[in-house]
Amino acid sequence: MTAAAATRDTSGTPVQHWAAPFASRPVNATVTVPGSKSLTNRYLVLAALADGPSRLRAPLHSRDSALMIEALRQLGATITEVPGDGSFGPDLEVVPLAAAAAPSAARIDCGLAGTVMRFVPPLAALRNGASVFDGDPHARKRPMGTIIEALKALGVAVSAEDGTAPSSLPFVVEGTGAVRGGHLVIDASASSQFVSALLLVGARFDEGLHLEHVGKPVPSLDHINMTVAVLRGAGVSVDDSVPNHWVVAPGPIRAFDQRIEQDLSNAGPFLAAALASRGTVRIPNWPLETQQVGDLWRGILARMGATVSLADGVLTVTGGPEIKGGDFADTSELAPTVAALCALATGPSRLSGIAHLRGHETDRLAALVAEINRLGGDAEETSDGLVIRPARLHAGVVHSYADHRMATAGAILGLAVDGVQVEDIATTAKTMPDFPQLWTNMLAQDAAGTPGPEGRGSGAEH
Ligand SMILES: O=C(O)C1=C[C@@H](OP(=O)(O)O)[C@@H](O)[C@H](O)C1
Ligand SMILES: C=C(OP(=O)(O)O)C(=O)O
Repeated sequence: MTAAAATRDTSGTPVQHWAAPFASRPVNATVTVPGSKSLTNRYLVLAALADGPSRLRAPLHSRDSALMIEALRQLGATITEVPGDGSFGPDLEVVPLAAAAAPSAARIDCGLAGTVMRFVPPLAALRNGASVFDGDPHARKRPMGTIIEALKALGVAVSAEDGTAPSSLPFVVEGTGAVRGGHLVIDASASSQFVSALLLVGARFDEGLHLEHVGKPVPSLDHINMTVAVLRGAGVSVDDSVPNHWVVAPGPIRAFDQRIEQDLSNAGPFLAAALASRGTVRIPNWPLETQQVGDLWRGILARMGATVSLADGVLTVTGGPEIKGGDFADTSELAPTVAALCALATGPSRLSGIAHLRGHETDRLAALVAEINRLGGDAEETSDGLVIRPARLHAGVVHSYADHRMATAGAILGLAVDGVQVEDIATTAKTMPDFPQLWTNMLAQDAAGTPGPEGRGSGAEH
């Protein structure tokens, strides 16, 4: 990692900056990224509830997956690393949690992982005993009320350690070993993870679960479809034929041996590098059928002016002479990467359907506006997204707010704008600990040495 100057955070601790590499010529690289966070953490939860030992092949190894592994161990699952053939670390063997669980209180560190703070509390309800949940300082600000109220409606006691009624982390779940289940109405408009969390355990409720959403639209529907698909793959019957209703039949969750797809959302910054440098990036093993939201890159990047092809399992993206702006709806966790490209575009862009990003690792709408404008850009918040207009960008520090996707957005801007530094690049370890090395390797692959276009550094010039 290339270190640059440091600033201090609010507590006075020095924070190292990473000098984002500038692409002095078009990138020409083949990149493979680690396993999907969303798939790894779903399969870990299912394995912990399954009817026998399971194996995850080529899973993600990152802060979010490590937090999930430790949480499930706390609840009584046995998870062992075993040699595998993935390039990013060992496979995982999971022996499910025993019904008569550990007598002592489990302490669950959620870090800043939405999948841990939302998926694990319903599982703790199936354990006998108390489980104490907490996380990073910002985790206490992320929406949790829906899960807490859902558990209470299911008859599970949830309290704060001081006895008051919590609406966010920290809190204690008092499991009794069984949950009756049945019809449950929630408002999941703040996060699709509320739906996924309850569906993942629903088959283990005595009567299964009929989950109904009432309220503004549920965001990130692709992630719910992913949950339904992994459940069905494990033999669970899920009826999602009526919008906003999901019916999970009670029954066993079948143990499995599952290869984890690479993380297509995390492929995004690398594909974006093709557009930001007017080069080419190839991603092998792109799944032909997938529930990952990152599969949307193919359409999004084509609309931004790239040439996109998928042949023999290799996704190839070549940047055009300019990055085109446009209207991008419901981009979910892809939004920070899309926004970075929009800040380099020649035309205006509107991102909509992402109001709930205010409850992500940071308030991503505010953070993106602040950081794009800090580099001289022209971004503005709307009620449910962003408007980004072309502007000439200049060097500066991009703050990352402990948000992996803000850090990678800074890296994308740095490819096109000389002199960008990213604060706390290590925060990418949430889902991609190897990010700085993968990024450097991508740039080093440009062995052809094709001269780059003159005058990058201004979005208006793209
Ligand atoms: O279930 C999941 O794995 C996820 C669901 C989405 O959450 P939201 O619905 O809160 O956006 C997504 O943004 C997050 O990165 C991962
Ligand atoms: C929103 C995200 O993460 P989390 O799973 O913590 O919600 C994300 O990875 O973009």
